[in-house]
Amino acid sequence: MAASVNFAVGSLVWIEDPDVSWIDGQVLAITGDELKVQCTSDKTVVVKASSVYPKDPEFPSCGVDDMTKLAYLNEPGVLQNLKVRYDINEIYTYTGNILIAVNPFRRLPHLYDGHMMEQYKGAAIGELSPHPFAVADAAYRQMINDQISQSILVSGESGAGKTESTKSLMRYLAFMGGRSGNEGQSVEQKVLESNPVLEAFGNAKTVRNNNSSRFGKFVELQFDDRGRISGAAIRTYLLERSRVCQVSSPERNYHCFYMLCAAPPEDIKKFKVGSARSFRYLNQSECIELDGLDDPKEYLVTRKAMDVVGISAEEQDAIFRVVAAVLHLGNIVFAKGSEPDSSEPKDDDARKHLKIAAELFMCDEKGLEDSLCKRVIVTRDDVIMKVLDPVAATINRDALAKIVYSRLFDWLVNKINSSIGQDPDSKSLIGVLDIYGFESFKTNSFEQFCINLTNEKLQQHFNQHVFKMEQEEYTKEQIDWSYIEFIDNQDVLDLIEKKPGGILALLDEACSMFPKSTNETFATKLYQTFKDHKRFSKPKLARNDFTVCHYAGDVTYQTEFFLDKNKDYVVAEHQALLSASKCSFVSSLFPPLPEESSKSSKFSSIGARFKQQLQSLLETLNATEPHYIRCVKPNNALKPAIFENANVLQQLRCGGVMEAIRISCAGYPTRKHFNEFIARFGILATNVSNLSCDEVTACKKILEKVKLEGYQVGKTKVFLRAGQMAELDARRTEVLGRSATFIQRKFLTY
Ligand SMILES: Nc1ncnc2c1ncn2[C@@H]1O[C@H](COP(=O)(O)OP(=O)(O)OP(=O)(O)O)[C@@H](O)[C@H]1O
Repeated sequence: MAASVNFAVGSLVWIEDPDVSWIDGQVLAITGDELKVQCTSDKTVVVKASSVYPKDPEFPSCGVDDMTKLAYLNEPGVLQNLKVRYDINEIYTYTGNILIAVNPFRRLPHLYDGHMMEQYKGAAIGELSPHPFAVADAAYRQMINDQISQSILVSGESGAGKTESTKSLMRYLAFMGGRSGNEGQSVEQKVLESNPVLEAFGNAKTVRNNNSSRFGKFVELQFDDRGRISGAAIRTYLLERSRVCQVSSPERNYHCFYMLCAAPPEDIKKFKVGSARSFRYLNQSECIELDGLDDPKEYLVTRKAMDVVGISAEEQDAIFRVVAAVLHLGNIVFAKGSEPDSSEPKDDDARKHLKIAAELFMCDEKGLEDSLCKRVIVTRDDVIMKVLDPVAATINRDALAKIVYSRLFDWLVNKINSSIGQDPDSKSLIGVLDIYGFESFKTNSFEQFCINLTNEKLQQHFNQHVFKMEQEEYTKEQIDWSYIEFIDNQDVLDLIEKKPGGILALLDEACSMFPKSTNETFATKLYQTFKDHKRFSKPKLARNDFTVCHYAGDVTYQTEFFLDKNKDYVVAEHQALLSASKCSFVSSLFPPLPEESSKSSKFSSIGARFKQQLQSLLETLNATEPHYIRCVKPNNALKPAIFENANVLQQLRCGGVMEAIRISCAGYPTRKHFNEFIARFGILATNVSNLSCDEVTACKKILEKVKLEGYQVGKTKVFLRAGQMAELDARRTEVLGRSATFIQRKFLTY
């Protein structure tokens, strides 16, 4: 984005700062390529002109509602604009057709009420303040007018506000596409009420967000030819399974566990639960209660929402029985058994929980114990019963808890889908994607790897779209524009998902050859295969880690659990036990396996399935007109009124906002309507502004007079290259300065 700008004494500039990213100041003197700058923070510094960005002298005090209206489209300008708007609770800003949403961390109910929805109905984008309603409205209108399916992609890091934005979008679309009158539980009501249900089972408190969705979601609203919602489908992606058995302070497990432990007494009795603190899966973390979350109330809210989405009372009971059983499973602790290397429930308490878990699952108690403590191994010639030691039995128990929970979650999604119903005749749809943003933590595992693959794919989709939009604008204005390069991340995508030979393919290979392969041999294989790949590297001191150079930065992954996490299988004993449950709900979670896959000839992996899901998502998205909402989390304290520059910048980069701006800067980022241009720069060619010629000629004359090169004049606007606006402003500052001195001198003489 950096552009060589000619600064003048008096020009306003932005200087890089280690603490707040950018600080502003004014040029005091120029020596060669060095500028002496008086910063607003009072210090004076000398900096290289090439490291400095120009600052708009006429920046409006309340900012601009669209970044493309910024006179100087550069990083500090973008940041300043978001910040001044955030300070006055203007949390939404456009960048062309991208909506940036900065999380206010405070309720702003007036922004989302019915009156507001009425206002946005049919208003052209840009007419009212930026808002998710405006995006939803634009999508809806486009769908109706052009009969083209639409999608709204909401992204951002955890806690940035994706789910909240998605809910606003859904409410607005339900408002536009809803049916008048009461026809029982309408499609849109079911869609809206699916939120609390999915949140109860798929959301949890994390360090980053008190109500973090631990799965990705794509909601497809289908519309009939009169623009009314006629069906809907929800697709979910990769629920975080490990949380069921493993949480640490200050995080929590999935909300539903705590709700159940806070249910009314009769339900506590029915589901044989007690205090949340008595369950190992919950009390590993000290965080049980959560400020602002009323578990007893949420239990009832969830139950009610379940009614609305069409889950019967019996089904609800079965669901909570399974949730309770998972909690009891966690309390079955193992000790060494009588045989060598064997295990058994440690004491009476462990036996009690075993008994209750079996009752809740409606399965055989001895069968449950065996499925936890023993393993049948089928070899070529024999069937061997192997006992498990207490450590292996514990891992086995957790595997059971995780598979049961993830099957339960999938069941809920399927149930909601079949209850809402699909409209096979629907010609157009609006899809809303609420999916995890790019992740880079201290330790990154298989989950982060999949999440970041998702983001690479969405980034490519985004780049291609932004690029296309730019081209369309130039065509509309009849501007010559030679093709510009944009960063294509196809090479990272190939590295990860190419078949054969990509990282996921090698992982599948390693998994299917288990136990010959281990995480170590997998890592070694990666090092050998990709030693010359420019997007891949081996960190110096690490033995099993690898680094991928993603579009949003480098991420180092620990291969430690990759093989295990990639394997998508149910322990045969667990499958046999639960598919024989006397409870039809439980047995339906474990339908009998088709013949050939039970022979374990076919290996299925989480990675491969996820890749396929992503491919199908991208196919859907490619058939739609996309709209983007980029959510930004202004601070990690989750508090209102704190705007941390560096933090925000990092997210704008990861979310592709800076890339969109870069693409735009590579062309003609500054566009000014003829009249605005003349008003601002007429002074550079006084003879021209005095002339009453037409606007186009006047603009051309000004541009010729100042001898600017490389600009273009379109049908309604002047198109300037990056930095040219600042150059014109610098000249203007000079002229104004000279005029002031001139007037002063005249005045003094007089
Ligand atoms: N527009 C908003 N108005 C008020 N509060 C908001 C808004 N957006 C977000 N928040 C607050 O921030 C919290 C986090 O938002 P949200 O759950 O939508 O994040 P997310 O991006 O979906 O995170 P995750 O990826 O962890 O699910 C919300 O619980 C709410 O307290």
